[in-house]
Order: sequence, then C-alpha cells, then structure tokens
Amino acid sequence: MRTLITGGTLVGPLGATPTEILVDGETVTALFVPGSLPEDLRGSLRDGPDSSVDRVIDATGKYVIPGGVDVHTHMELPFGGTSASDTFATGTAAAAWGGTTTIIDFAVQRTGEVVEESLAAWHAKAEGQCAIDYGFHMIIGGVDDQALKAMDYLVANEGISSFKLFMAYPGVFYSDDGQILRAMQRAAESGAMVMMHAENGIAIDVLAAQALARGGTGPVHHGYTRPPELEGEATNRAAVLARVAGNCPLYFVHMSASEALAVVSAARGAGHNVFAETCPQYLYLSLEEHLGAPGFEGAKYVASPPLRTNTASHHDDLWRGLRTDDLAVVSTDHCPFCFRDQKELGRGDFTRIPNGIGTVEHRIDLVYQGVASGRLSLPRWVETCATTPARMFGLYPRKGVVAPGSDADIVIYDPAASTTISASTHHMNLDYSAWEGFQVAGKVDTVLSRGTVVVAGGEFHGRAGHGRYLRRGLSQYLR
Ligand SMILES: NC(=O)NCCC(=O)O
Ligand SMILES: [Zn+2]
Ligand SMILES: [Zn+2]
Repeated sequence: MRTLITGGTLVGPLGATPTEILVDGETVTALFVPGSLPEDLRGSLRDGPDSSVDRVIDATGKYVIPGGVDVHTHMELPFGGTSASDTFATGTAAAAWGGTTTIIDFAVQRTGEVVEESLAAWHAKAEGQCAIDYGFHMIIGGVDDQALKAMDYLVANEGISSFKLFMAYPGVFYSDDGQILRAMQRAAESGAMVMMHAENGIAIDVLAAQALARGGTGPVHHGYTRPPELEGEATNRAAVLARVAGNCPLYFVHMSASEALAVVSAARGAGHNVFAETCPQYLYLSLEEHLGAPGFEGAKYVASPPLRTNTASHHDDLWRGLRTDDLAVVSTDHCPFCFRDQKELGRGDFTRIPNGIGTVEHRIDLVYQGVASGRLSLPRWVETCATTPARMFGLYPRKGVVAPGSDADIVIYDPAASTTISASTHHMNLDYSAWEGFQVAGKVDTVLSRGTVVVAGGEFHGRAGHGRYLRRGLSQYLR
C-alpha cells in the first residue's frame, strides 16, 4: 500500500515546511518539496489514486507531525486497592484518537517478585491488545541483588533500558537511599536511565497521618500534605545520588513544582545527565480550583505529585522549563480511576483515594494550546510530544520523526478546527474527565500507525493487536 500525503505543512523540531510525504507499507520512503514530485506520482495528485499510489490524503491547511510518543502510562495498573480503568486495548485506542501512536507503559516488579516474571505478566496483559506500538519501562519496587542483576538482563535482552524508582509510597514501591544508590550505580554502568518519582514519602506519610488525626479527610489534604518543598528535596537528593553513583542518567517523571525544576536546571547547567518531564495536569490544573473543589469532587484530581497552588508560579515556571528544555518531555502519567467505585474508595480518608488522572487522549491537544496561546513554539510542541521522548528512550529515528526510513506514524492536525473535551465524547474507559469543558483550539484529523490509517473522518479504524512491542535501545541523549 502506497500513500501520498499532500498539501500539508510538515512540522518537526527544526521548523515547519510544506512537504509531500510518500509512505510505502509501514514506512516513510520519501519527502518532496511541493512541485518536485516525480512524474509517476504527479498523476495521482491530479487524478487521485492510480497505479503508483493507492491512497492520497489531502492535508491542505493542516500540520503533519510525527505520531505522539507518550512515555508515561499505566494501563491496568493495580494500585491503591483497585486497578487503573483503561486496559491496554481501551487505553491505546484512546491514545490513537488523540494522535499518540506510541506509548511506553510501566511494567511493575514489587518486593519479593522476580523481575523477569513480573515483566512476563505485563507482556501477557498487553500482547495482542494494543492499537498502537508500545514499549515498557520497568518499575523496580524491590531493589535487591536479584533485581539489580535483572536490570542488566533487561537492557541486554528485553529492549528495556529505563527503570523507575520511587522515593514516595513507603510500603508500596518505595526505595530507600541505599537501594536507590545501588540501582543508580548499576544503571551508570549499563547506560540505562533511572526514572525517579521524587517526593519524600516518609515525611509525607507523617504529614498525612497528622492531617487525618486533625480531621482533615477530604481530597484537598492530599495536596496540603505533599508540599512542593518535599518534591524539591527529593529531586535534589536523587540528583546528588546520581552524581555519586557515577553520573547515572536520571530522568524525573511528572515534575510539578518550581522547587524541583530549579534543581534540574542547576544540574543540567552543571552538565549532568539529568532530564525531566512534566504532564498537562501540572501545566493547567490547580490545588485550589480542582483538588480543592467542593465536596468529594477533588478526588477526580488526586494524583502524585499533587496539583500545585495557583498562588505561586509553578505553572509559569513549568511552561518556561518547556521552552528552555530543562523540561524535555510532556507525558501524561495516564493512570485513570473511575469516580464511581474507584475514587470513592477514599471518601472519608484522602490517603485511600487511588492516585491518578487519565489524559492519554488529550496530551497532543493540551500541549498545542501552548502554541495557540503563544507560550510554546510549533516545533517545540512536536519536540516535547514526539521527537524528544523517542530519543530519550531509544526509539529514534524509528519513532518521533517523519523522515525516510522511519515508521509511518503520522498525525494530520487541523489548527482551524476546535473541540471541547468531555467524558461524554472521550474514548478513555473513564466515567469523568479531569478536562471536562476544556476548550481546545486545533484537532487531530487523521492518524496513521505504521502506515495504517487508524483514525480518520471522526471514526476509529484501528484494531487491538495492530500495535507491536518495541525493543528499545539506550537513551540517545547521554552526555
Ligand atoms: N502519579 C499517580 O498519581 N499515579 C500513577 C503512579 C505514579 O506515577 O506515581
Ligand atoms: Zn510516579
Ligand atoms: Zn506514573
């Protein structure tokens, strides 16, 4: 199947250029400056599909961008006494609707589990279910000799080159400083990336117990008891440990606070292998307006780290971080729990509200609002949502770019269209939307995954099982 995408403006990290794109099978095979198409292809432009091209997609007036790469999702994650409500089937279909054509999800090893067995369990959940391509990071919830050895095995044999550790959630995923240091030393040797959930979980548990004892049981106390200083402190501690470990590559997940960003900026300024992502919820939503909504409504917005106060400059600082590249990536930390039955588990005790927000469908749109409002450049939109995540986690140039030889994961985005986000129209398996009523300038028009049209004309044409497991190399950003 040969597809010609014509009339659009191709956007990449280097800029936006009118380009004709030829796709053969699953791969991009050629880019042409408009007017320079070879004779055999020119006929199809005039008359539609012919012997040289099977399908012509008219992208006139639209942006053509590489498919989004969301490097932080939790499909079906067992967490907080329940499981994330999106399966690999529903979550990857929703991602495709929103212009994301690759996810990297987190396989989980808990204390006492054998890493390779935990990974096999995650493969079993995802295999044959995904509508788009997918890879795995590995959460190491129990750092011991066996797990450290397994890290090397996964890098060498399983295409998993990144490992998430937690300074939060004592008794669940938490690692102490000694465990973190040992894992970082291992990663420094292999070149693997340590991904860090940087919040001081020990101090947070004290604050949470004190809040409950005072009768502070509602969702907003989730925010009060996880202050930004404790994200900043943990971020600094992790950055120091990574340095001591031999400049271990370190990537901070879901960064929410100015205090944490300042640590990353300083470490990067000093030339260390330190990187960070943020998520749309930390760019737009706030402790007061969302987490502090009346009654139990705020439970919809409980995630860790929490939404931050809008009386400080967190939002502005994070947008600036995206501009300066101190924040390299926007991911979603997609971890949906339904309001009914799941968030409900924490009514009367905020510490029991399952942590997570579902956004996998909206990331490309939400970051594009930064372009529409002048906070982010067009190339930076593509860079933070597709190109850098692919490079950061060893998928480039197969993913994250529209270039000859890359997978034909392509999104045609209409800047002139608009939508309003609602749970009544989204495709995530989630009974509410953290983004209800949010007005979006721009709209995903058409999505190709490895050359197959999976979304077009407001309809889903994808299928569970189209998505393939991606074996990843080392990060392509190491200094
Ligand atoms: N972030 C969150 O609240 N839930 C998902 C698990 C994690 O990333 O820490
Ligand atoms: Zn986390
Ligand atoms: Zn997460």
